[in-house]
Amino acid sequence: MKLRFAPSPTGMLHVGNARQAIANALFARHHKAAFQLRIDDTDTGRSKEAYADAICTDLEWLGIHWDETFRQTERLERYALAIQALKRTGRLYPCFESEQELAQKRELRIKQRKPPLYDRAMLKMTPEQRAQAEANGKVPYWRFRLSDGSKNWIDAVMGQCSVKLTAISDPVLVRADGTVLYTLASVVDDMETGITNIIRGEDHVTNTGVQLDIAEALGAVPNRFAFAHLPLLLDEGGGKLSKRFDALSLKTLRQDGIEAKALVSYLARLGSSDDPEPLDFDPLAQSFDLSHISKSSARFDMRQLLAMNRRVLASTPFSEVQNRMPPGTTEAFWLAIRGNIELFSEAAHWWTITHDDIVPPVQDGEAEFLTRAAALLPPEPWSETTWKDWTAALKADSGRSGKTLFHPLRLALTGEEQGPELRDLLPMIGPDRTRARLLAGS
Ligand SMILES: Nc1ncnc2c1ncn2[C@@H]1O[C@H](COP(=O)(O)OP(=O)(O)OP(=O)(O)O)[C@@H](O)[C@H]1O
Repeated sequence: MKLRFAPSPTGMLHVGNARQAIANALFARHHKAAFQLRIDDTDTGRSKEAYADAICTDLEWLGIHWDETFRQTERLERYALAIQALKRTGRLYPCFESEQELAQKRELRIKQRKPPLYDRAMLKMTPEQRAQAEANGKVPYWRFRLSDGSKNWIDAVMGQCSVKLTAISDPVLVRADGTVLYTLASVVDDMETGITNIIRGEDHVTNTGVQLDIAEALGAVPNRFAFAHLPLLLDEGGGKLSKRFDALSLKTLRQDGIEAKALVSYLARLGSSDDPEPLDFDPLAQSFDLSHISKSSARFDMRQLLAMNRRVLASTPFSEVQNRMPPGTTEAFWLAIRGNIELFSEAAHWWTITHDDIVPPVQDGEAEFLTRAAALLPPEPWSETTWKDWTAALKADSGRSGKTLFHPLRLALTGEEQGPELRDLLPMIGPDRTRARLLAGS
């Protein structure tokens, strides 16, 4: 069994692309199958080396590893052989119509209330007419003559699928400059590199019908591939994601501080019947099941991703974050704050609060209470029981309880309305800073 993820290096990977990469990688891990990363760079006008490198960086960040990788431009001679074979059998035929001529034909067919399909006029050309066109300096591009009938398959997500080939124009597989189109290159690669399962976006369903026809024309046995087409991911407004607009790119999310584990956990179960849970790759792979994925499109929701990020951070051990923490950070500090942060970058903020100088806000009407609080601070050494002892004494002294007791203390000690347990923070802030903040805020 072998799977592949095959992005085109025409922009930065977005969360929709990532959904496919993750589904492929989890399925491969679940079935102990090989996993290939193929860079579909036959569109040399739009493909860029920097994007291909960025794809590898993004996948590595997600924790996706591949057993083999190549670029389609490395296999041009293999596509040339397939082109020859299809020409020999008459499935590829030369065409000479210009874009303008094709547009006119389309318009005419629409006026005649016929579907705007290519009319195969060039199939009827005689060898003499062809020779004449070439003598006139015209260079042909090549279309694939689709079979009559339909291509059917049982899709692991979409169920029974059928693509009526007679409702599709014969696709161009070779441009006039001799370059091959993705539609053919992809089939040749899938056949020759032993791909068995193709998981990709729903945008490829029609392609699949065409590609099955091409594969069979190249000698593939029917049902050579098992397919799963996952619905497209939409943005929060229900719009389409595109690499071209750099929308919701993995790079941006990474720069914004999203944890790779949170993104993988979120995308692995988004639009499925399984509840999202912060899990490592292996447990996610174990439970991954294509039949749990819904046929309807799913919406990416930043709030849900942030909630997942929070859950991931709350369960991350110190050893996994130590090298990203401010110098000198302790495990006790991480354990105190990890359940209260949405993004890792907030750790530095809490480190400043607990180990550096801050200026707490002045609290109107609280001067007397905060001065008493400073006077009642327990003697050193401080421990995790200090908070309890101190606030019990302060409660008895002031007659306050609940929010009126705790809120002014939190604001004075941290400058924040909310945050980690003060019981844990207090020993880290220490007696000197605590006293100074209480008196500064009074
Ligand atoms: N919004 C989306 N949701 C889910 N999968 C998507 C989405 N957009 C693309 N894909 C899938 O991502 C994989 C990589 O495709 P590809 O590199 O062609 O991306 P693309 O975003 O469609 O590119 P482009 O915007 O350049 O056309 C394919 O399986 C494709 O079906």
